[in-house]
Amino acid sequence: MDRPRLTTLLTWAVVGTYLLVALGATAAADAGPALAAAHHVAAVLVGLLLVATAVVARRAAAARGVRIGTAAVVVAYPVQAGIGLAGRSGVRPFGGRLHLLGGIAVFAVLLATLIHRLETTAGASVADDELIDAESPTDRSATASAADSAGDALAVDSAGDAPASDSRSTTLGDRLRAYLELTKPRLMWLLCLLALAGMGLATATGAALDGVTVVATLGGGVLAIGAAGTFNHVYERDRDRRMRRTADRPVATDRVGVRRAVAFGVLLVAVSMAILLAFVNVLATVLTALAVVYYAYVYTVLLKPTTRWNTVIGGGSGALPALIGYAAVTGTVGLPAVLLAVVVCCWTPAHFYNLAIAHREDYARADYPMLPVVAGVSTARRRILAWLGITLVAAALLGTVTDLGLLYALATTALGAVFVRSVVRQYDADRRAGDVGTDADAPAANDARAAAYRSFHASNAYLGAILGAILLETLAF
Ligand code: HEM
Ligand SMILES: CC(C)=CCC/C(C)=C/CC/C(C)=C/COP(=O)(O)OP(=O)(O)O
Repeated sequence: MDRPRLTTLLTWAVVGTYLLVALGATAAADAGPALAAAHHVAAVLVGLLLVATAVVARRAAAARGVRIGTAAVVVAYPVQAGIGLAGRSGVRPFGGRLHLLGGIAVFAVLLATLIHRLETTAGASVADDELIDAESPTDRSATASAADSAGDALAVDSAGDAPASDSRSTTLGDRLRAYLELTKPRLMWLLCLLALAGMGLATATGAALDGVTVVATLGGGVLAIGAAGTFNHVYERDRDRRMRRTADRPVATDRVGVRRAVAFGVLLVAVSMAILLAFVNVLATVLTALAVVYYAYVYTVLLKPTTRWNTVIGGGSGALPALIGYAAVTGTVGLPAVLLAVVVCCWTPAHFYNLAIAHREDYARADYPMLPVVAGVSTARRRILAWLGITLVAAALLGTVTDLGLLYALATTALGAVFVRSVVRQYDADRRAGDVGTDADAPAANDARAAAYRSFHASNAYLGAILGAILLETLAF
């Protein structure tokens, strides 16, 4: 089923409006004539796109909310443009922020209209009917039947133990690989890039960035992430055994014993703290220790098994590297670092909910109250776009408190567009599948899962791109 033309128009209207917000927040304010002209040309083009979208919505007799949303922005747009033009001639109410806030409001209305459009054309997911309420005590038979109905290959016996297998690693290489796997190396590149971006933002204070600080902060950070990941593996080993995605993990399969894993994690923390204290500073060390506790205990033990808000609140653990990097350079925590951390906190649900959709049966089997399990796939999909919209606004606002300019504005807009489009295409896949997020091997379910994974990777590409742009703008230009 082709995506309706109106949905495509709405998607580009969201992207075009966000481009204006991002340009306005980072460059248009004190832009030279060329950039100001670019902002105005873009404003005219986006205005025409909004009119076209409203006309198509009306002619297509789209849902009432879509017609109202598209008409509202057409009415508000000339007012928004007028405020902008007044600003160019020196009339700048609210310190010139009114124009930025107006742009954000138009973007928010368009995004809400897009979500409404997708929801009214995608329809509720069939899978929503089989809600598994994992927030209340779920009896094992219910989740086991969820596993069976998903045609799950992974049979768990009544004690929940993994299938018997001689999984103890034999060679030294196997054992080293098992310990490396405990540290969750695949997460590291983005978390280190986040810490580097925090360092880059810190240089705006005039503080110098030296090689020892960079190497020691990243080295200590990598060890700390490894420790936190190890403790997470240890605590989650029983549930990991019940999930296809994690059943083969080192502690879950006894390739690494619990005691050895704990000792390994403690060693990593100790060396991390020693490096940070010796070569960086106390604040960076304390923040790193906090991040370990936040992930390994607050998220892993307190939040993840108990509440649907685990990802939203737990996201703070992954945002802390922004503060750590900034503190490593300045010995303080500045507003730019806090705002960057807010961007990552908002980004995390948009990052993870796709994975949770793709593996919802897995999470139900492990009694994790992930959002798609307890509230349904449709709710999770809506929240992905909503959290993505909030992330994009927060990313634009970061431009108002820093010297970030055109490269950053284009990065957040271009990769933001890729991310938004991946979620829209996920709706298409869900509509074709007529069901979403199951672990069953039906081809249509596989397509929906593949679409969810594409959106998941788009989330990493988005964050990687804006962090890279921050680094280039703060350190290279
Ligand atoms: C509560 C917060 C978060 C949750 C629940 C979450 C969840 C996940 C999960 C389940 C995976 C797949 C891991 C695997 O199967 O090996 C993953 C992968 C990943 N996460 Fe997150 N994540 C969170 C925060 C973050 C943060 C803050 C970052 C970086 C700033 C991040 C970066 C990544 C990266 C780079 C990958 C690897 C993607 C790949 O395999 O290519 N995550 N995340
Ligand atoms: C400096 C420092 C220590 C920072 C900590 C940053 C950090 C490791 C964040 C983790 C992000 C996260 C919650 C990953 C998923 O865990 P999960 O248990 O949901 O994933 P899983 O299901 O694959 O185990």
